[in-house]
Amino acid sequence: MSTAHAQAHSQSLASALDMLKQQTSHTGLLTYWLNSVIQVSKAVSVQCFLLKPEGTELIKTAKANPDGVDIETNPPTLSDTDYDADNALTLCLTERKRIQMRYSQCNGTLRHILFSPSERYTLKEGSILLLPLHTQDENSSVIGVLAIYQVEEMANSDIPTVQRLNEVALSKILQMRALSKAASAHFKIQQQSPPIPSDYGIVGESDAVKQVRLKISQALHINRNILVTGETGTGKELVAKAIQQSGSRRTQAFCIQNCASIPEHLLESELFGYHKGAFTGANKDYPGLLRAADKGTVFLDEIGDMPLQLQAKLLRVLEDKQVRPLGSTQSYPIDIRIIAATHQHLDKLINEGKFRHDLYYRLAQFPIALPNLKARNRDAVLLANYFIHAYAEEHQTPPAILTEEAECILLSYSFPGNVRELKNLVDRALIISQNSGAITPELFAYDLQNLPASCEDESHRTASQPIKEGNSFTAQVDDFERQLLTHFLSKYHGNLRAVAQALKLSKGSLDYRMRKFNLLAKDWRDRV
Ligand SMILES: Nc1ncnc2c1ncn2[C@@H]1O[C@H](COP(=O)(O)OP(=O)(O)OP(=O)(O)O)[C@@H](O)[C@H]1O
Repeated sequence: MSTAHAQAHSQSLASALDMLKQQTSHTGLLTYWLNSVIQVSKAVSVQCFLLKPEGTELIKTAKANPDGVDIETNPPTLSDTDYDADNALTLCLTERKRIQMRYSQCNGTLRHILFSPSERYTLKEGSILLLPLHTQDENSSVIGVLAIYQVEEMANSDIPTVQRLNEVALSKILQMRALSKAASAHFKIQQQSPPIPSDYGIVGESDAVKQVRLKISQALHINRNILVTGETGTGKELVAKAIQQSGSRRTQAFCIQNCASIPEHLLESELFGYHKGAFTGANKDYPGLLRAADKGTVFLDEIGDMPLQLQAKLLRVLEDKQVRPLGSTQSYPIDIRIIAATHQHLDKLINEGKFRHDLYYRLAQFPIALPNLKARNRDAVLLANYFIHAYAEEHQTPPAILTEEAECILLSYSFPGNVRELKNLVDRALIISQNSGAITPELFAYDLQNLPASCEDESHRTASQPIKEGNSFTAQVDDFERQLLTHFLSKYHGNLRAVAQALKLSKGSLDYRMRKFNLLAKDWRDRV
């Protein structure tokens, strides 16, 4: 872009932003915003979807084309299934991800959501860009999606301009919402909620864990019951909490009940409540957990242990959407989402007549199966380092280093207790190590120490250098030295103290070599 052109461009952007800031009505704001986006992007169509202030329903608020902006007077609300069926909108909304694809790549559901039938006919090819709408404030969640359809892809240099327009428009929308009494209450709640981490606090880079994270993002904005299955310690409760904390019911009640830990009659009164006088000791009305969670979520852990009689009662509640406390003649309507979890194989329990298959289908509307740690043992090292860092943060000490031998043992062990066992193992080793700075196999329990320390993970071996005949001795040694440094920088995430210790180098000697190869520790620190 020439200097004169760049100046004209930034002047017109500045005046567009000014104009946006001056808008005082919702209609004026949407019109000016979408028009400006059309001008910058040369789009054929731009569609704006906003979540209701309660964060539960996504609404197509306005659409624009080069001839003008159309504010939806009777805005269609996208049902859960509409925008869940296609990952693109859900992903953009829940993970703050910019998504770009060819029109021909989007499935029928997304086409139907984004465009009316007549438009669909003309939009045969082109590019669709979905931009999440959120302010720069880390505490704010995404409040909508802007979908931009073009015949040609938008120039990369124009995307920041569109994002700047979005930011200003969004802050105006938030301002207008905050002015309305009902919305202001909601935003107070939102500002108090912690930021949503993009990995939902679920550590792991194996395909199986990535799949779990994807499932969580799909589950967030659908109003379906969820069944989380997996062996003990695989993170079922962690997943349930992630869905609750990031999903559309996050500002509502979250009640947890373990179905295995209490006797049947107590579980019954705890869940369904009771009327005063229903049994000896029932001195006053008790609403029960299901009613207490109205509009929110109930997490039923160890659902496989729920007695059959209570299963029947729970099924009735889910079907009728109302609950009748023990000893009461009155039923109370409830709107709850159930997240159930179990380490048991429910299909086996169904075959044995110990679990109702009709309840199973009600609960498993959206199943999430968690992998055991053995099936993804490369994550063990990642998780161990995660727990080491968490421990260091909690105790305000530098993070310890996991020696290569200790890593190999983690990679060889089968972890019947899964992530919980790994966490306990690491915590115990850290305590015994008394801040020595390193975790070695001797700090593990005796039966682990004696495991063959064979590293199955190829990425943890230092590959032997191919010998290139013709290259000078110095060049080949330099190559190897550089490779060695980058291997350990990557392994210890740029922690120079750890790298120096692992290579038995003095700090000065490591500094010298880093400079020699132009290596910067910070380039590895962000990759944790
Ligand atoms: N992928 C993960 N990333 C980080 N921490 C994890 C992960 N999976 C599990 N954990 C941690 O492991 C411990 C056990 O997890 P959790 O209690 O959720 O397992 P669970 O499957 O519900 O176990 P149980 O069936 O025995 O009740 C918790 O401290 C949890 O935070």
